Amino acid sequence: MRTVHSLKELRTILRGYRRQGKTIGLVPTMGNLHEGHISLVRKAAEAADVVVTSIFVNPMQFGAGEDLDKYPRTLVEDQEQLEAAGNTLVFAPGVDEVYPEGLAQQTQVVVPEVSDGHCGASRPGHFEGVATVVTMLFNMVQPDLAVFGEKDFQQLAVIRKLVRDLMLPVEVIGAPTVREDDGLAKSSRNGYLSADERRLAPVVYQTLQATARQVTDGRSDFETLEAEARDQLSAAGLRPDYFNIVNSQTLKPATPDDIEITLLVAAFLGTTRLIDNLSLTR
Ligand SMILES: Nc1ncnc2c1ncn2[C@@H]1O[C@H](COP(=O)(O)OP(=O)(O)OP(=O)(O)O)[C@@H](O)[C@H]1O
Ligand SMILES: CC(C)(CO)[C@@H](O)C(=O)[O-]
Ligand code: BAL
Repeated sequence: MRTVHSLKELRTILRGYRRQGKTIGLVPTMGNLHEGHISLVRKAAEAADVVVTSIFVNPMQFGAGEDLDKYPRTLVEDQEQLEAAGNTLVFAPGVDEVYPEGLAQQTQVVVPEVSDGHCGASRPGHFEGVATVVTMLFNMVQPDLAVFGEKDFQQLAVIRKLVRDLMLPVEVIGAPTVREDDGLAKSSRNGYLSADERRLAPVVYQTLQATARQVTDGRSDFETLEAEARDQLSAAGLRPDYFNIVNSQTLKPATPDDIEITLLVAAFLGTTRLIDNLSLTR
């Protein structure tokens, strides 16, 4: 497995693979890899001949006061995990390689509506940063397919929409959320949790499951259910950011007629912001 840091080197190597008729799968990440990321790499390897994993902590998607500086950078450990998972190439560019003229000069990709609300409301500019860097990664790697986790449900919806709207020739594949044994969604940010916080963290998924059961059992008073879920999180010692029951396709508030429903949650545990979601059909 090779690691390259420059776009020039990346393009040279990928040209060689394309000349051999090989298909290319991309797994975009911010590094500090865990089994969630590795499941995406394995999925990409099932569907493409060559897997490129990008590792780039993208400053454009972090807001002021967020954790850009302290976000864990663990390239050596990441390389070991990727090699074991059958990854072909790691693309780990520096900020200057991706944004040579700086962030202020960068053309941006805006995906309206689907970026509004939920994480988009709490993190203004976040999805513009994600949509921009993902579009750039697609142009840099020119993959046949790209794999993203359902853990970041709204992000996946934003990326599917931008690929449709801009007619990008990339197949977007979603992969299910990989969880710890107690239900907590695996996430690089779980590493910020103290031992006490880590013990509390599974309540996020438990609240999703308990609320989902009520929706499946026929309750359609969604605003009341959302408020009850927020109360459960608060009672457990978390600070809910949002708990929203939405139509799985539009991400707009669910109506009693909706069949495919997704529960979206973000909550702070101390200073760590955790997100999770659960989809159901009724
Ligand atoms: N538990 C998981 N299961 C499946 N996919 C995941 C999981 N966690 C992250 N991913 C996916 O991995 C890709 C890279 O995500 P990222 O590097 O931000 O990881 P992360 O652990 O979610 O980090 P963070 O804590 O910063 O959100 C995204 O497509 C994301 O949805
Ligand atoms: C898709 C992504 C790699 C873009 O920076 C990031 O948002 C992530 O890790 O989910
Ligand atoms: N996993 C989403 C990337 C972010 O939180 O910035």
